Amino acid sequence: MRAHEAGTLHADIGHRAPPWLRAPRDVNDLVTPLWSTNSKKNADGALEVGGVDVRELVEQHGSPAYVLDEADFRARARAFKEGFKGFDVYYAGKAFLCTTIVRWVMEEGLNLDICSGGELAVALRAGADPRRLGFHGNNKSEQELARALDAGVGRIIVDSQYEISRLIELAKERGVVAPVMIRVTAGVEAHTHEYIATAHEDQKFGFSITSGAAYDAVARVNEAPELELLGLHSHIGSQIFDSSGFEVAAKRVIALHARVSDELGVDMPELDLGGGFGIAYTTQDDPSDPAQLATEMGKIVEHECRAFGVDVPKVSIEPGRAIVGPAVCTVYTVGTVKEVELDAGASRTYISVDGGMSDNIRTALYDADYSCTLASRYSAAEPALARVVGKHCESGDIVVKDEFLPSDVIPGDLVAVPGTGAYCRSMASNYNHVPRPPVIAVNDGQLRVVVRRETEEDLLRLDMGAE
Ligand SMILES: Cc1ncc(COP(=O)(O)O)c(C=O)c1O
Ligand SMILES: N[C@@H](CCCC[NH3+])C(=O)O
Repeated sequence: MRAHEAGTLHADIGHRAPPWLRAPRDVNDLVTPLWSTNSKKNADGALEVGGVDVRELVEQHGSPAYVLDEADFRARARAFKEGFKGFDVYYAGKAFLCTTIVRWVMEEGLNLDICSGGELAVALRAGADPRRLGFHGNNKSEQELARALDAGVGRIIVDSQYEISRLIELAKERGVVAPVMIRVTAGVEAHTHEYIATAHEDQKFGFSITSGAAYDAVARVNEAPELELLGLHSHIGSQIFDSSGFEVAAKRVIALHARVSDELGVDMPELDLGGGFGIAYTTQDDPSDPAQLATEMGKIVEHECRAFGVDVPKVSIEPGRAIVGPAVCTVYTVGTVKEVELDAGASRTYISVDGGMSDNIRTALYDADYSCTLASRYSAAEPALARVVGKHCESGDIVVKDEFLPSDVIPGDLVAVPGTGAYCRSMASNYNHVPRPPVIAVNDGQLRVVVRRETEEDLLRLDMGAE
């Protein structure tokens, strides 16, 4: 995937672009691997997703808007379900959750990973079978744990000794047995941004395998009659391409699994290797498909279990980003275009859109790269290197750091950013009292608002001094 190949760098400011970013042959073309399957440019050069012209979508519902390609989401969910045959697949709701998504996930035969009382509420409101829910979190409150037990959640992934104590008490009070997995840290340095890596030792999640804390937690859960020990859980981080991290983690986790079998005489029936599978935000990212991942992970698990002489447990995974990320693009309206002079006679075009870090914090938070396209028309203008920025009072309010857009972009044009399905709406904020955009599902030429746009009234409703 090197779609921006060929062509030359923009003469004036090319040296400021990342070295891999090249002017495209035709700036109107979509770099298809970055877009949902049912995205294309139509005869006018406008972006169409799921048979819906984004110009019409914006006319009806305004901008910014998250456009969710239903068929693409379902196909990715199915690809994980089918690729990972014999595994259980939990969609990680933290990537993006609403009742419609819960229903799609359940219809496609996946389970659901939740990590707060709020996500539990969404799942239950959507009518999810509680037994198909896995409940994560390093600091679940007593209330959250009680709700999970009362609802009959299928697995609670415990993360601390305090939580184990809480759960024993709550289960005792209710006369139930709580199904438990133990979140472990495998001591792996995943090759991803520091803030989204979760299996190195110095961070808040899980029980360390190395220190012995994980084994102690397993032993305690095993002894408690109020708890049912399902197995170990490892999640090494997010937006990972290199399967060696998964391999090292799986080896360490299975070594612990085998030690438990050996020393405690317990064959834990399950094992969860987490999510974290990377997607393509730019041409530099080259994700594996689910079937390939499944083969690699399946081989490692089998090999390790055989080496330790233990039965292969039921393995589960928790992809979030890889299912919903590519299924969504965000459509913005351009408000201003500004040429800013840099040193040595260079300049940069700043294109301001009507959203920004409140609907996509990832660029500011993780220095994430995104790409974009002019979505409302064909342009015959030369490509020019641009930076797409938001409307917030923050100079780091950048949506797309560097992209080639036509040099004639003007206010009123629409710009669309692909790959915004994961951790954009779910991490959206009301910074500067900007209402959060809607999520609009498109399919077969039809559109349906699945999360409506927030209004100023919504925001003022929480303000106790407002009339
Ligand atoms: C425990 C757990 N499972 C699954 C996920 C989903 O990760 P991703 O969206 O990268 O697949 C996360 C987030 O990183 C997580 O913390
Ligand atoms: N929120 C992060 C991923 C971390 C997910 C949860 N452990 C992102 O946008 O990439």
